[in-house]
Formats: sequence, structure tokens, C-alpha cells
Amino acid sequence: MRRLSRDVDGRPAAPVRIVHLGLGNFFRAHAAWYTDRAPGADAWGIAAFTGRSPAAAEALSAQDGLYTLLVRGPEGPRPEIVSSLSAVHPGDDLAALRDYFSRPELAVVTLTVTEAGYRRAADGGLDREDGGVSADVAALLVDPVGGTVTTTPGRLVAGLLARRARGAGALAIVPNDNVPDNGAMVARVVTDLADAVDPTLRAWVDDHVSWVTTMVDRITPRTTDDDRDEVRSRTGVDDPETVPTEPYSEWVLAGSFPGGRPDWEAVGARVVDDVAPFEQRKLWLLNGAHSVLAYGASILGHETVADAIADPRARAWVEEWWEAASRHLRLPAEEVAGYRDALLARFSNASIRHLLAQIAADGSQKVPIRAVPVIAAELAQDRVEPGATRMVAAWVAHLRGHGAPVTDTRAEMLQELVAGSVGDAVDRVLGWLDLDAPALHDVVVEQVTELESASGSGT
Ligand SMILES: NC(=O)c1ccc[n+]([C@@H]2O[C@H](COP(=O)([O-])OP(=O)(O)OC[C@H]3O[C@@H](n4cnc5c(N)ncnc54)[C@H](O)[C@@H]3O)[C@@H](O)[C@H]2O)c1
Ligand SMILES: O=P(O)(O)OC[C@@H](O)[C@@H](O)[C@H](O)[C@H](O)CO
Repeated sequence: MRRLSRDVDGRPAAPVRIVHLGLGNFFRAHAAWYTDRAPGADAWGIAAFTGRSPAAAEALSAQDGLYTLLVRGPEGPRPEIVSSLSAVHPGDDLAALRDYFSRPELAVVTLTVTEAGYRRAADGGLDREDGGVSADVAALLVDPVGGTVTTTPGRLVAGLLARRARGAGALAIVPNDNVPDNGAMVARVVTDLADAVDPTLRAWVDDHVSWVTTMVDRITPRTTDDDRDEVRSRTGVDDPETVPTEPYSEWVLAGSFPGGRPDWEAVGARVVDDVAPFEQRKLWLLNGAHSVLAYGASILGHETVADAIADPRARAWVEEWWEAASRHLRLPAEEVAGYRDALLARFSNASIRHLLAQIAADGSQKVPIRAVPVIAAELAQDRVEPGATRMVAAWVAHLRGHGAPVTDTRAEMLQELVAGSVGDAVDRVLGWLDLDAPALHDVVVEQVTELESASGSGT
């Protein structure tokens, strides 16, 4: 069985003008795919760095950075080869990272490092108590041009220090993680870390970095052996780096690109003044429903989104969540209704095996941005809507050992929050979420109790 190689399968590697951090599946289905398909792609190569493990860099290097995107639509799976990765590196290859940042032709830095990768404290600023962050600050204080850094904010500051030292000019930083106002979010953690290592760096950053805000959407689960087998049988290529994804894709961006960028709009991206309405629509309706299912439907015994949405009980939870969330979206009702219909079709796509356990991970980063704004908006209108609170109740039950396994960078703290009686657990979790309204307590306790008794019963 043959492997992918540029001699046979792809375009020649384009000159690197984009650096990407976080070489996961979503980046390969989304930003790398838009860059590959944009007109003039032969002028826009990406150098991508893994976040933690070097495995993806090693495997992709062995196939010249090429990989197969397996687009799983209703008409059957369609393999597409993506050629935009000109170079792939393990995340700890800091010499390469600093070198790219020093080049004037580098114009864009994109990121998909997960919500937890930004190392934020509860107030949204950089978590200075985080061990990785304090080690990065210490390393850059001792050696700004060669210090070893491991966190994403640390790597960005190391790159920016190298760029300033070479006078290499302005660039855009484009976070593509599911975080509201993600441009301002990444600006904050990076400038916090910059301030801690060099008080003169902030002024340079202000003049030379454009923080772009984005809404990103394309359901992209982890790769399974079935995906690799499908590619093998359809193309005769053995591609361990296959990425499964759905046909639907959206990318909405706001911000400037002082060094230029690929013509992503030509392949469907939208550049707008304000991302917020798109981001709320997607984060609340899509990601919020995902979280309702990840915690609630895994308690009912389901493993994937498609299985879960086919269960009338879980589907009703999603519809109730959408009713509550939709009331607070600043979009025309018909647009919201159309989006909801499209979501039902996307969730029901059984050829995408999207595991509820994957979506459930790092709830401490997701529940506060997916559930809290909707519950708070309901409270502001004197409503306690069970459809809105169920995500929190299901998360509490999940943290107490029901449904999908708990994987969270803050697992230890969360276990303390949910210990003891259901009433105590709910009190502490609502307090941690800054949802102190007494009216919520009984509703959430009743929902947790109901979910815990449904646990494992499959009813
Ligand atoms: N998968 C999707 O459907 C999808 C869709 C829209 C947005 N996203 C966003 O993309 C992110 C990544 O999703 P994915 O499917 O590519 O996941 P993935 O697990 O395939 O890849 C995650 C990447 O981030 C890196 N990473 C993980 N934790 C990190 C940390 N603490 N510090 C630095 N790097 C870290 C990993 O090494 C890997 O390179 C999501 O968290 C989400 O915010 C995903
Ligand atoms: O990727 P996460 O971990 O932020 O969230 C899990 C899912 O809700 C998410 O991946 C969606 O599938 C995605 O945001 C669709 O565009």
C-alpha cells in the first residue's frame, strides 16, 4: 500500500507565510483546507507546530505534510488531499518557531490549541499561578532569545521577541478556538505574559500585532480506523493522518491583516466588522447543544452525537435548550430557525462518529461560556428555564461520575465542588459559575436527581 508524497499527490510546498500552533484535526479540516483551496495557494505555505506530542509532526513529515480530508456527507465519503502544510514541526522546536517569526514574509499566525491551551485565570487574564506559565516567564527573563517555553502564550511571546529583534514587521494573530471574542482573549494572555518578561514589549506589540477575532465551524471528530480503511479502499493510499469531517464549513473573521493573507473569501470565508452575532449563534446553538448531549445523553447511555439526537428524550433537551437560547440571539427569527434545522441535519449525520466523550472534555472551559450567558439572560427576564439549566445539571451529574468519563485540566478542583449531597454540589457549582440566584437551586437539584436516577438505565 503506498503512502502520500508530493511527487505524486500534491502541489510543491509553497513558501511559508503562515505559522500555525496546534496541529490537530480541526485545523486540518478548516484553516489548512481554506488555505489549500484559496486562489493563489502556491504563494501561501503553512508551517504547523504540534501543541504537545510530536507524533502528528513526525507522521505528517513522513508524507511531505500531505494528508487526506475525508468529507463525510450524505452522498458518501469523499477523500480530498490537502497540500497547504509546507512544513510540520514538534511544538518544542523553538528554533524553527523563532526563525519563522523572524522572517518579514511571515504574515499570519493561526491557532487551535483548545480552550485550555490559553492558560487563562478566572478573570480572563493570564493564569500566573499556572506552573507552565511561571516557568515560561522565568525562562524568557533569563534568556529572551533562546529560553525554553512550553505554553501557547509563552511560545507566542518568544516568537514576537524574535520578530522584534529582527525588525521583521507587522503580522496578524488569528485564534480559531471556540472562545467568545477570541481575538481579545488571546491579546490579553499574550500581553500579560509580555509585560511579565519585558515591559517595553507591549508598545511594540500594540504597533505590530493585529488580533483577529473569528467564528469557526466544521464538525471534525477524532480519526477512527474506519476512516483510514475508507481512504485505503477508495484511493489505495495508506494515510494514518486522515482527518474525517463534514461537508458544512463556516469561517467568519474580523480584523486587519497588515502582512496580507490568502483569499479565503473566495472559498467561503466571510470578513465582517463584528463577529459577535455569528459567534453567539454558533456557540450557543451548536456548541451549547453539543454540551447538553455530551453530559446529558451520555448519561442515557449514548456514545455519539448521531445516536443521541435520535433519542426523543435527548432531542427534546436540545430543542428546549434552543428555545431558551434563541430568545437572546440578535438575529432574525427565520435565520435562527434555518440554522436550527441545519443543525439537526448535521447532528443526525451518522457517518460522522462524533464521540460525546470528546465533546465532554474540559467542561470547566466550556460550560461557563455555553450555558451561563443564556441562564443569566433568562434570569434578567425573571425566568428560570429548565431547558437552559439542564446543561449545568447534566455537567454536575457527569462530574459526580455519571455518563462520559471526566477529562478536565481542572478535574481536582471540580471533584471538590461536586462532593457530598446533590444540594451541596449544586450550590457550589452555581457559585463557581457566578449564578447565585436562589431560584435556580431547586430546579437544578431536581434535574441532577432525575439524571442520576436515569444513569445507565438507557431510558
Ligand atoms: N473539532 C471540531 O469540530 C472543532 C470545531 C470548531 C472549533 N474547534 C476548536 O479547535 C480546538 C481543537 O480541536 P481539535 O478537534 O483540533 O482537537 P485535537 O485534539 O485534534 O487537536 C488539538 C491541538 O491542540 C493541542 N493542544 C491541546 N491541548 C493543548 C494545550 N493545553 N496547550 C497547547 N496545545 C494544546 C494539541 O496538541 C493539538 O495539536 C477545539 O478545542 C475548539 O476550540 C474544534
Ligand atoms: O471543540 P470543542 O472541544 O470546543 O467543542 C466540542 C464541539 O462542540 C465542537 O468541536 C464542535 O463540533 C465544533 O465547534 C463545530 O464547529
